[in-house]
Amino acid sequence: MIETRNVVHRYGDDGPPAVDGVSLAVPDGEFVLLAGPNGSGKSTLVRHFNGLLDPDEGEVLVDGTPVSENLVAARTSVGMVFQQPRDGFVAATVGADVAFGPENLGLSNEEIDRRVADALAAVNMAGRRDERIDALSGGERERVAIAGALAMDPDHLVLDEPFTGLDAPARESVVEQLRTLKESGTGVVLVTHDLRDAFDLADRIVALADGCVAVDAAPADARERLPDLGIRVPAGEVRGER
Ligand SMILES: Nc1ncnc2c1ncn2[C@@H]1O[C@H](COP(=O)(O)OP(=O)(O)OP(=O)(O)O)[C@@H](O)[C@H]1O
Repeated sequence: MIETRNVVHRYGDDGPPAVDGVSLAVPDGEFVLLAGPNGSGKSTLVRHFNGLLDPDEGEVLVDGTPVSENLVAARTSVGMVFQQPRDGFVAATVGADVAFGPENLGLSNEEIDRRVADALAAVNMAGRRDERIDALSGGERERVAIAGALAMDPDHLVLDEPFTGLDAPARESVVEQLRTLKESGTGVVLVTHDLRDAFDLADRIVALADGCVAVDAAPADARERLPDLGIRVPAGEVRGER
């Protein structure tokens, strides 16, 4: 469970806060779409979920423990995949990059090996450990970034705009990985300004506006209110809708 309590975050002394009093509880296994226009505070908010940013006011708890008290536990429970993962790789090859996180947990070599193999299999990259990351397509890099987070065996995976710069087949491939993750019980928080890719996977939609929660509802209920915030929703039937 990720819980934010009245979280406020300011980047400077001037202007309104980037996140302005957000209280949210995300249970294990829930698939949340976090939407909102550019600059509404989505990235800033999720960076609090595992202590990449500290709140100026309020607090963040993971499994009931304040993140500030146990950063390692928060980062083990909440995996992050960032926008444009090409900047986020730490090693030259697929296998070395995915192994980096588990190595830092001090696991045995057998366990690291098992986790790397499982994580790569989960994103359809089995057998590609020795390939160079700089030779991969954008979609493949995204999948390696997801595998790197999965190798930490997180309860929640947070992805910040993972579709940016991907073509349609790559987007579909990433959506399929997210579907598999959801089915395996991993919670997903997907940050996006365009809901069309994953609307039918969501259990819940949270939309931010000016750093505040403007909508927090099931997809069918959220659907009508999102266009007012400048958020595009997919045309047609939505799961749970009549
Ligand atoms: N490192 C930073 N320094 C100063 N201001 C920042 C910084 N990062 C974000 N901001 C500002 O905080 C506000 C919220 O930004 P944030 O990136 O969290 O929004 P977002 O909803 O994720 O936007 P986007 O969809 O464009 O990524 C914006 O006004 C942004 O300009």
